Amino acid sequence: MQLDRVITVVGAHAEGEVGRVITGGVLPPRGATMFERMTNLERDSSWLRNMLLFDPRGSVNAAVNLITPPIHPDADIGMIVMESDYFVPMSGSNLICTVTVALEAGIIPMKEPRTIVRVDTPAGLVEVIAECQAGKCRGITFRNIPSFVMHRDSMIEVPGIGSLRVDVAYGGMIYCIVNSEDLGLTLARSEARQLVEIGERIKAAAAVQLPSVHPENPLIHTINQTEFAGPIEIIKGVKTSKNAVVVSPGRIDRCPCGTGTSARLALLHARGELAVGERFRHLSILDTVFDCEIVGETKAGPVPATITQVSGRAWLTGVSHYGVDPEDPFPEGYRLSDTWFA
Ligand SMILES: O=C(O)[C@H]1NCC[C@@H]1O
Repeated sequence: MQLDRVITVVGAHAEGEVGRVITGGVLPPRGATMFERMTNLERDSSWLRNMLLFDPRGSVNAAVNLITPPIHPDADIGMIVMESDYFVPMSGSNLICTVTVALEAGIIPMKEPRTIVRVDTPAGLVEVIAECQAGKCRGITFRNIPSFVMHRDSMIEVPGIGSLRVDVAYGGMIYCIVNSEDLGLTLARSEARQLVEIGERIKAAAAVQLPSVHPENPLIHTINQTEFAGPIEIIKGVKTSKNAVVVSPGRIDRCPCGTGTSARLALLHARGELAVGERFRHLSILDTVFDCEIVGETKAGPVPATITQVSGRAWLTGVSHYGVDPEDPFPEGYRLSDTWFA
């Protein structure tokens, strides 16, 4: 066997969404903050993302996570999330996968029935409670960084659609939130391709028409994703709604999207539609569930914000060693528009 750059990866999915975790073969990037480390990794190691995420080693539906030593003195680990088009400050599904792999692979010690893991992310410190039993994580709950609304009830012009009312909110990434009913969409599995096509157009229009900058970190700017929000129903006494987030370059998040959930909770709270302590169930296009609530109010700089709590679960899918044959014509992979929409 001849392979360069051998990297060990543990595969996992959180409520259906793939989140692979590097457990060997990559050194942590330099940087004085986790955000700087993320930026340095994205700038200096595009080969890593390209090799692991692009065909023929990866696929459009995967994200890869790097565990690093933390910088924050209270944190247990650091986490950098690599998605196909962006390295993102925070991701709920990737956090759930990363903590599950870190505990189940013994990278950090597991305590039963509950292990608290503080994760240093480029978006800030996130506290995680892992319910652990017989060497497995059976539930992961995280308290996200402050989430807040950036634009409310704004009208944008979208090519092929016309005027559309949207909201913009931050939950670790910046989301353009659209009522699915306004576009006649039900968020059924059969709509996945249509959602991607419309969602990418909405994101591009909103990113230009609604400038959005994080009040505490100007390097977090520009709308990343479109979130289609379904109607809210009360099911067994709990406000419940489906959503579908379009992850660039064009696929649907398979899970209910942790950062999108936090953004939506902040919006519902700002509208007076969800109180602190009130439960909310967010469903994905696959009908997998994140149980959530707003646990407190805070501020992001001068902006009123919420602390949201999100619970879900991840399952391991395998262990792989990736590498590059020195004669491989595609050492950094490739993207084709049949699956890599756009
Ligand atoms: O759970 C989340 O926050 C995300 N899932 C995939 C896209 C987002 O990073």
